[in-house]
Amino acid sequence: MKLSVLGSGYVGTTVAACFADLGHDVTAVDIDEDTVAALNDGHAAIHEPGLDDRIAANVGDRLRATTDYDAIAETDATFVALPTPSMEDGTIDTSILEAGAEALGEAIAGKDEHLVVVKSTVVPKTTETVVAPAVADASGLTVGEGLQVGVNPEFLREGSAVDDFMRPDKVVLGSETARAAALLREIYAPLTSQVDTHVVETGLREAEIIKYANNAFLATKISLMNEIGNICKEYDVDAYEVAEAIGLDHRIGSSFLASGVGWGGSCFPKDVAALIAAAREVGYEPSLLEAAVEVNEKQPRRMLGLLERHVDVEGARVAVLGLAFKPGTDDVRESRAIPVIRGLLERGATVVGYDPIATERMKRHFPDIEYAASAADALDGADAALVTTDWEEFADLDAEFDAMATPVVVDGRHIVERRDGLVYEGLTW
Ligand SMILES: NC(=O)c1ccc[n+]([C@@H]2O[C@H](COP(=O)([O-])OP(=O)(O)OC[C@H]3O[C@@H](n4cnc5c(N)ncnc54)[C@H](O)[C@@H]3O)[C@@H](O)[C@H]2O)c1
Ligand SMILES: O=c1ccn([C@@H]2O[C@H](COP(=O)(O)OP(=O)(O)O[C@H]3O[C@H](CO)[C@@H](O)[C@H](O)[C@H]3O)[C@@H](O)[C@H]2O)c(=O)[nH]1
Repeated sequence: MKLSVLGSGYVGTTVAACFADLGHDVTAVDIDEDTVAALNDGHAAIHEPGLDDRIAANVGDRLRATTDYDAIAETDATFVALPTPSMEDGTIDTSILEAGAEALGEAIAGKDEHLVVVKSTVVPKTTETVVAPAVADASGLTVGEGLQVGVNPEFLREGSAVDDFMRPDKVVLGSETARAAALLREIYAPLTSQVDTHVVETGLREAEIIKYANNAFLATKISLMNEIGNICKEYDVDAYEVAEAIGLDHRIGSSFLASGVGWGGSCFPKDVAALIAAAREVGYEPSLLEAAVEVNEKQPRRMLGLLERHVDVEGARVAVLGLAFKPGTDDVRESRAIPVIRGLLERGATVVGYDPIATERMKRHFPDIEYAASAADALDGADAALVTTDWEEFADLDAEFDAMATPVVVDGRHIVERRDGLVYEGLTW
């Protein structure tokens, strides 16, 4: 089928490249000229393992990128993967989505039929009340007739986006008409016929909220483990031993029990905030979700508190190892390193940051701190080190700690090897 994908960020680029790989003819549309040029040049503007290979294999054949919305008219369906950022009060800002939907509508005016699929994460009713009317008004098409509408939330993780898209636990297809459901099924057939996955066919609102429920559950699971971990620490118990044991209960499961400095990224903080705001909007106070956020905000402060047990932070040189919100990505959005660095600066420390790939992006947040070219350089002469991302290379650090002025390590990710001569503090162990 001929598909267009609106927005070429983490989701849009992955979706476009993977659908092309699956045999569809795909046009990626983005307003950013550099992003479009990179794609047409055979690579992504973001770092994502395996993505460049898929782009390079398909570009010029089944995949192309453009800033021209008119190209959408040549396609049968459009996946909307535009940003839905948080506003101050946690609600999602739908202005980009609305502008995109309007421009999409103008591009498909005069067509007999077009399927619009919302891939962006949106609160229940957004597709029905914001996206569909905007496309319908601009195109002159009628919702449910010429204009078919779907919601297909995305569950990929950054750092493993391609694998997650190509081997999903489930594919959620939301629609309100038999025609939209059939088109969605057809688009996903090349994937669902080759991998063992669950296809969940549901309504638009249900598909929208399934995405939030998924992320809220995972974020709350981590916060619950962090809370248990904080209690464990006070009893001198290793929370990782506890997590391993409770994870054996299949009702709990072993994943997402890694306690530490908390959850960041472009999704969990934004999506939990949006679900809280959406709940309040309909008069429900979501106290458990609020608690999950509170515990998450507590973890960086606990990390700084543990540091203060060993080092007078004012005037100290502190290495922050790991700037990305998790390993495998250069994305620093809502990285736990941000509140940690901010807290260190407030306390008068000299901060030297290190990350294998996320340094450039963190420079936009903290242009004035020092950045080291390696973990060894960051540790050299430091009075303490705080580990905020579980990059595998940190597990190999050993003699590098000997070059520290005082070998104090506060490990927020359970990644550094404890050893003699190292003053080691885990957050929850
Ligand atoms: N990042 C993830 O891991 C992830 C996973 C699942 C769902 N989501 C959701 O998917 C959506 C997109 O997220 P993302 O991380 O890919 O965003 P992103 O910020 O990485 O990318 C968005 C892209 O949209 C482009 N854009 C902005 N306005 C545009 C317009 N008017 N027309 C065309 N292009 C425009 C930007 O230039 C950018 O390339 C969000 O709703 C997000 O919550 C993200
Ligand atoms: O046991 C764990 C697992 C994760 N994290 C942290 O949680 C955050 C999010 O991690 P992860 O879920 O791996 O990354 P994302 O790429 O943000 O993916 C989440 O958010 C995406 C956007 O909505 C969804 O599509 C994915 O399914 C969902 O896992 C990171 O800061 C991790 O360090 C922990 O602290 N402990």
